[in-house]
Amino acid sequence: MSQEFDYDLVIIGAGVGGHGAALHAVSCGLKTAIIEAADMGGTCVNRGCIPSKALLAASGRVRELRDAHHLKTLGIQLSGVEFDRQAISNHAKNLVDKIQGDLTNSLKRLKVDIIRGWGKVAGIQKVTVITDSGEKSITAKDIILSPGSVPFVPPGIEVDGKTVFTSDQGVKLEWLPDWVAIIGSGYIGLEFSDVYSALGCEITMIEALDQLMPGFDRDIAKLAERVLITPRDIETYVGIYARKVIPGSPVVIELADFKTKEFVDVLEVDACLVATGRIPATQNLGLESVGVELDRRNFIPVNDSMSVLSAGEVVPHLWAIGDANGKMMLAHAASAQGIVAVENICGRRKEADYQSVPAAAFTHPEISYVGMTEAAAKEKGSVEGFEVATTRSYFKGNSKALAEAESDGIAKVVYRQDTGEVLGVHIFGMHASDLIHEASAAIANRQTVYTLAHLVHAHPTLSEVLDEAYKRAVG
Ligand SMILES: Cc1cc2nc3c(=O)[nH]c(=O)nc-3n(C[C@H](O)[C@H](O)[C@H](O)COP(=O)(O)OP(=O)(O)OC[C@H]3O[C@@H](n4cnc5c(N)ncnc54)[C@H](O)[C@@H]3O)c2cc1C
Ligand SMILES: NC(=O)c1ccc[n+]([C@@H]2O[C@H](COP(=O)([O-])OP(=O)(O)OC[C@H]3O[C@@H](n4cnc5c(N)ncnc54)[C@H](O)[C@@H]3O)[C@@H](O)[C@H]2O)c1
Repeated sequence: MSQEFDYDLVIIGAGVGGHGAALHAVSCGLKTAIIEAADMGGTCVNRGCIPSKALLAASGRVRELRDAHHLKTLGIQLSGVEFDRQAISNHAKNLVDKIQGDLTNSLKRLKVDIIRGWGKVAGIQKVTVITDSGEKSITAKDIILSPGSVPFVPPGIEVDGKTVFTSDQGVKLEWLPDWVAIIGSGYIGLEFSDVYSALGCEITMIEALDQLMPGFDRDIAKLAERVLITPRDIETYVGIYARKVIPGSPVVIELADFKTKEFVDVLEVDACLVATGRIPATQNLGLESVGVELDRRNFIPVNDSMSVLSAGEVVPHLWAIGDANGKMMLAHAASAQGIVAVENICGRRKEADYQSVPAAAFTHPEISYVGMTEAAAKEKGSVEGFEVATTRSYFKGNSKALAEAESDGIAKVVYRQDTGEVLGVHIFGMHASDLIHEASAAIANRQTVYTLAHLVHAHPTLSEVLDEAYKRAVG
């Protein structure tokens, strides 16, 4: 390290993005500090991935054990299944505490200085931190911003944190409303509908766009709706938005047509989860001190090396990763971007490859994908002059899925007709979140269905669903 600076690297925000960057920086020999104003571990550990997956694990088990028809197929009978809401909530809380402790200890063990307070850029290679004991000035050769995101609450919706709440409160599972409205059918809406429906709540799902799960590939969303929504106690409004939500008992929700803005209905429910997306936490970061303007959605503009941009030009020694740059709001994308930033800081040119970053919704069964949807691939094809082909295979033709008596599912491969290059893979079915990684590696290596169709998969495994899809593409 140059003697001129306090640190080689200072990171603002100790979420998964900042944590991933810090671990990699230490492995590259950089003297590193990380600044955190609130909870170590950020959204994912405290209010996101971790508690939500704990709730999904417990509620998924309840659903499975209460599915008498499925158990009977396997030759099993149960006389009754009870659960304790508080104990499920405690499971989530205990997991958060454990992972938060592990994450903090991993930084301490590696001698990353943890500074508690609000960090701000105060010029090139300079940061100030507002701590309990006053303001502190720090210099660093490089600065990574990883301030993350917060829930977006549309205008007209009033959140009281008890009867109308976002996922920040939802993950605490403080009560189980008899009837809960969920606004938004994206990741959070879907995962919470899985939890609430398994635990016996009646649900009304409200989606502003003209189809449920608008972010997912159409074929996958259609089948997922048939399995995850239709047979469950879930009523849906599509093309409708909640223009007013008033907390209380009951919660009053005024619905309107998303296109015409005309009044549609008033709902009176016990609770309302607002799951309408997230916005970057990028205010008061001192970016004006280095001439950086946020983009029109308040994300920090970056290039694929994670360098912060000002009017399209790289700002030296300043990097931004994770939810705050809006490239891909996923935990593993944040830490992968942290590694990219550190590699570039160390003088090794590296760029993020978003095409090969997988995503999953941890419903029962799960949804996962990597790369492009069929619609996005066709759009790219029409610009670049190539045809797109697709192939599908089904869990109902897979021996392992049949043995588990869980044969609802599909895998869809989107590829270039001319070269066979895989452009996207979409899976709905049991263990989809694990199965997707083979496809992710294939896309990272720009492999074709021709080579993939010759790989050998163990029998009988769910991975043969993908094997079958690749073979169908070439056969
Ligand atoms: C309910 C829910 C479930 C989710 N499930 C998944 C999942 O299963 N898989 C997945 O990949 N993703 C999931 N996500 C998304 C995931 O949580 C985020 O993509 C991830 O947390 C982003 O990491 P980050 O480091 O960019 O930001 P964050 O995790 O938001 O961390 C940012 C940190 O920076 C701190 N900070 C901000 N500004 C300052 C400042 N000026 N000074 C000091 N500190 C500051 C904040 O306090 C915070 O701790 C989920 C999100 C939610 C809400
Ligand atoms: N398993 C995971 O990886 C996971 C889980 C949860 C959250 N996340 C991350 O958190 C982010 C936020 O999740 P999310 O589900 O809130 O956002 P989302 O963007 O996935 O879905 C929001 C949905 O709400 C709809 N909507 C917006 N305003 C509305 C209104 N007024 N009325 C009705 N519908 C409306 C949108 O059309 C959209 O379908 C996601 O982008 C995702 O990256 C990931």
